[in-house]
Amino acid sequence: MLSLGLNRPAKRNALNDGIILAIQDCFTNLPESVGAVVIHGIGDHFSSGLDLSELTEQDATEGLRHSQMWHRVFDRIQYSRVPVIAALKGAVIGGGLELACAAHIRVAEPSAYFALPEGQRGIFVGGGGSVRLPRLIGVARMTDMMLTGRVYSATEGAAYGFSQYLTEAGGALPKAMELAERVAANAPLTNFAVLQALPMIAEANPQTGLLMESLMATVAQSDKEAKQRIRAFLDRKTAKVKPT
Ligand SMILES: COc1cc(/C=C/C(=O)SCCNC(=O)CCNC(=O)[C@H](O)C(C)(C)COP(=O)(O)OP(=O)(O)OC[C@H]2O[C@@H](n3cnc4c(N)ncnc43)[C@H](O)[C@@H]2OP(=O)(O)O)ccc1O
Repeated sequence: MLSLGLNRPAKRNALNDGIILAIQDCFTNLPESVGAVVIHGIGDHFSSGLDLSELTEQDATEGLRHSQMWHRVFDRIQYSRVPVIAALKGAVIGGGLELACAAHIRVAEPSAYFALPEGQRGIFVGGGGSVRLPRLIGVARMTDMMLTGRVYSATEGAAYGFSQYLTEAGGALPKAMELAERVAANAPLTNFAVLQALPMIAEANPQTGLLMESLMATVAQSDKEAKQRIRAFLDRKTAKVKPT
């Protein structure tokens, strides 16, 4: 498992090109031995979003390139070979929220708060937020966040389907690490199906989706590893499913 810490606490982990390129580098050169990645913020916050000082000199052409560069990097996260878990605390704002959207699992602690102050800054989201966030919380809530600048609490984030886990204070990173260990222990083909096929199946028309599901299921269950894991359960060598 690999832990990736956003490390600019003096600027509340504002995302400058250096951080974005470091994320890209991490996902481009992910060692084969890594089975999951945890992204978190060093200090009291996850991220305060785009480093606003980078916008002051940008013209439209540079802005377009910049936004598309973020799209490529955040796509690397979403379409990563391994599950990516975001551990959220403090500010999860603007581009920081968009970064968290690209992860597969979000774990928040009570200090986490979510906002899109782009409206107040006179800009629009540019890191894939308008595609990913409505799929998590719905267009109506994102519209409210952008128009009114409303700040959602950690509790609201969990209630509205943004964070799948809400922990006690200080618990987001430990919980994210625990989950990373668990997901890294899955068969690689199961993780492949969940990360690559499931999002496409969910967006496909039902007939296409069902066909894709059958094909993916057949590939996974035909694999040697699935046979071994199923045999181990039938021989009572692995744990039963237990409520947590
Ligand atoms: C790629 O293409 C794109 C991308 C985007 C993305 C857009 C966005 O992300 S919009 C959101 C931008 N972020 C904000 O508006 C948040 C601004 N920050 C705050 O409100 C506060 O700093 C805080 C996060 C709530 C924390 O408050 P506090 O703990 O009191 O700390 P401060 O004293 O305010 O700040 C300390 C220090 O950090 C600097 N800083 C904080 N956030 C940022 C930031 N986002 N950018 C730059 N610098 C930041 C702050 O200035 C202080 O610096 P000092 O030097 O004074 O110490 C859209 C479109 C595209 O095409």
